[in-house]
Amino acid sequence: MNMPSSSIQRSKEAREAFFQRGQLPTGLVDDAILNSWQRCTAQHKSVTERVEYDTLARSGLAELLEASRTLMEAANEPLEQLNRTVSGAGYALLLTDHRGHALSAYRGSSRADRLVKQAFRQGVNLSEQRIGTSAMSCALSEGRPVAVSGPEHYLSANHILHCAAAPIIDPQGRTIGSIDITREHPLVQGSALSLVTQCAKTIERRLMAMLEPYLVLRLDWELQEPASDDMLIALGAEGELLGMTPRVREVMGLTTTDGPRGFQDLFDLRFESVVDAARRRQSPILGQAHSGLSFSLHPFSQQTPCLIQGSAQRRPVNDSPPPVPRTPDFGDPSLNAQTTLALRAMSKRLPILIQGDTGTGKEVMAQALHRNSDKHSGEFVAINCAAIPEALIEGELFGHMEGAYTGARRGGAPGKIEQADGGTLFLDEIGDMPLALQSRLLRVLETQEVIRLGGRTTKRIDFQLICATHRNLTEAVALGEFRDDLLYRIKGMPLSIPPLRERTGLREFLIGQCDQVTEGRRQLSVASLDILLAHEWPGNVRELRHALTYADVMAEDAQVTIEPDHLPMDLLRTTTTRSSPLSGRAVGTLQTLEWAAIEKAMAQEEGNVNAAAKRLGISRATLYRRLKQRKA
Ligand SMILES: Nc1ncnc2c1ncn2[C@@H]1O[C@H](COP(=O)(O)OP(=O)(O)OP(=O)(O)O)[C@@H](O)[C@H]1O
Repeated sequence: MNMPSSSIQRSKEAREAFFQRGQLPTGLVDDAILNSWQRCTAQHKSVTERVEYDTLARSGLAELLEASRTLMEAANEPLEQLNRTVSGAGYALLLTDHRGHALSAYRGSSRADRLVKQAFRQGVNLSEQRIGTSAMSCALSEGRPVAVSGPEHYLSANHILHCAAAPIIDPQGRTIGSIDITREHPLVQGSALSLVTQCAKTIERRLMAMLEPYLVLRLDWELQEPASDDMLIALGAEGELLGMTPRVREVMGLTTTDGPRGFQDLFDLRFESVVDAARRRQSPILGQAHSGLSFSLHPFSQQTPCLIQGSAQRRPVNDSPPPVPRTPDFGDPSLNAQTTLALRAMSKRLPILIQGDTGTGKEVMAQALHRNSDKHSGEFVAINCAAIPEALIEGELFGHMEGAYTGARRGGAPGKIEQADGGTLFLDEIGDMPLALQSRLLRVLETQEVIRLGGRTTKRIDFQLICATHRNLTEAVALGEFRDDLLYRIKGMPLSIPPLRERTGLREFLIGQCDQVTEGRRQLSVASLDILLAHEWPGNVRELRHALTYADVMAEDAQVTIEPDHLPMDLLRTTTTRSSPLSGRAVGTLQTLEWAAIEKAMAQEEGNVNAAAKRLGISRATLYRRLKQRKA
C-alpha cells in the first residue's frame, strides 16, 4: 500500500535529469512539481538549504488570523472531521492561507514525525519561497489538488515527507487557502488526494452558506447522473449572484474578474419564476444558460445528503419548506429502506399508506416521496380529512359546479382531486373520513374519474395517492368505521414511521435536528443530549422541534452549545424523574449513587447546571465533567 518503488524510482530519475543534467523530465513527475522546481531554481534556492520553522511574532500572528477569520470559521468543523479520519494513519493536518502560512495544524499522535511536528504549527511560514516544493505550495500555485512524495520535494531535508494538498477556492473564485495532509512515510496517493479534495469542497460549501443566501441552487446536467453538490450557486433576494462553487465557474467558462452579476446574466429564466417554483416545491426547474447548455436547477439544502434531517440553507426562500434531494434520507435505515420501496411502488402507480403516531413526520414523508417521484413536477395537494367539517369535505375533495349549493362559487370550482391531476394527492388522517365519502373516494380510485358536486360530466384524473393515518385501520374496519375494500385499495404499499423514541440512530437524528432548527448556529452539549436521549417524546418530531426551538430562544446569542438549563422544564422534569436510579430499587456502587445525586440535584434545580453544582457542593466544571463521563 506504500508508494510503489517504481514511482520512487521515477522521482529519483526525474531529479537526476533536472538537477544533474539540466533536462526537463516531463512525464516522470506531475507538471505542478516541475513548475515548482523551476521557480525554486530561478530563485537560486539550494537543495541542501536548512530551514528554520519560526512562528510569526504575536502581533503578526494576530493579523494573520484576523485576515483569515472567515476561512478558519468555515474550515473548523471539516478539519476536525478530517483529523478524526486520518490521525490513526499517522497524518498531520494543515490549513494555510493563500500564501502558505499555517493557520491551524493538527499534528497527530506520538509517532516520531519530528519534522512535521516542527513545521506544522500555527503562524509558521511554509510558502514555496521558504520551504521549496510541497504539495501545499503546488496546490496553491496550480489551483488543483496535488500529491508530492519524498524526493519530489525540492529540499533534501524534506525528502522524508509525503503529502497531499488541495486548494480552497472562495465563492468569488479566489484561491484563499489550502488543506494539506502529511506524514513521514509514504502515502496512498489516491485516498490522500480524495480526502483533501473532499475536505476543501466541504469548506467551499460552508463559505457559500456563510454568505447567508436567499436561495441556493444546485445545478445538474440534463443527464441521468447521480446528483452531486459540486455545482452550487448562491443568490440574494433580488437574484444577485453572491457566489458559486469553482465547478460552476468552470462549466460556464467564467473568470473571476468579468463575472456575471445576477441570475439573469447566466440563465434564460426569470429569477422570480425560479423563486416561485422553489416556493411551490416544483423541482427540478429546467433552465438554459446563455451559453446554450441546459441544466436542471434544484433548490439546495446545505447539509445534504439528509434534507429532512440536515439543515436547510440559513435564510431560505420565505415560507418554502426545506428542499428534498433525489433520494431522501431519514437517518433510520429501516425507514430509508421502506422509502426506497415506496418510491419503487409509486413508479408502478401503487398508492402508499403511511402509518405513524402523531408528529412522527407522516406529511414530511409524503412530501419527500412526492418530490422524489416521477410526479414531482405536478402539484402536491394535501387535505386533512379530520380537520374539515363533514359537510364541507365532499365539496373540498370533488369540487362543485356553479349553483350546486348555496354559497357555491360562480363558475364552480375544482376539488382537491382535480387539482392533483398530474401530481400527488395526500389524504391525511384518512381514518377519520366519513363512511359515505369513503364510498365515493373508492369509486374515484377505481374509475380514475371525478364528477363535481352538481355536475354530470366526468373528468379523467391521473394522480399519485398517498394516505396517512395514526389509526389502526384494521381495527377501524373491525369496528365498522372504515370500509375494508377502501383499505385494500389505498394500502398498495404500507409504510410505517416509528415513534421517535424507537428510531435507530436517534442520537444522530437529535444532533441533525438541532443543527437544522438552529440553522447550524448551536450544538447540543453532552448533558443536553443525554436528557433528550432519555425523554419519551410522546409528541415525536414535532415535540422535539418545539423543544429545540425553545432552547434556541433561551440560549444567549453568542452561546454555541445548548445546555440543560436552556431546555423546556417539563422535559427535564419527566426525564430526570423517570430515569433517576433513586426512584427505583436500591443501588449499589458509589458511582451510581453519585450519578443519582447529580440527577436529583439537576431535577431540583430544573436543569440549571450552575445551581445544581452549588447544591452538590462541586464546581460547575466538575459537574460538566461528571455529566460527560456518564455519557461516555
Ligand atoms: N424528518 C423530519 N425532519 C424535519 N422535520 C420533521 C421531520 N419529521 C417531522 N418533522 C416536523 O415535525 C412536525 C410534524 O411533522 P408532520 O406534520 O409531518 O407529522 P405528522 O405525523 O403528519 O403529524 P400529525 O399526525 O399530527 O399530522 C412538522 O413541524 C415537521 O416539519
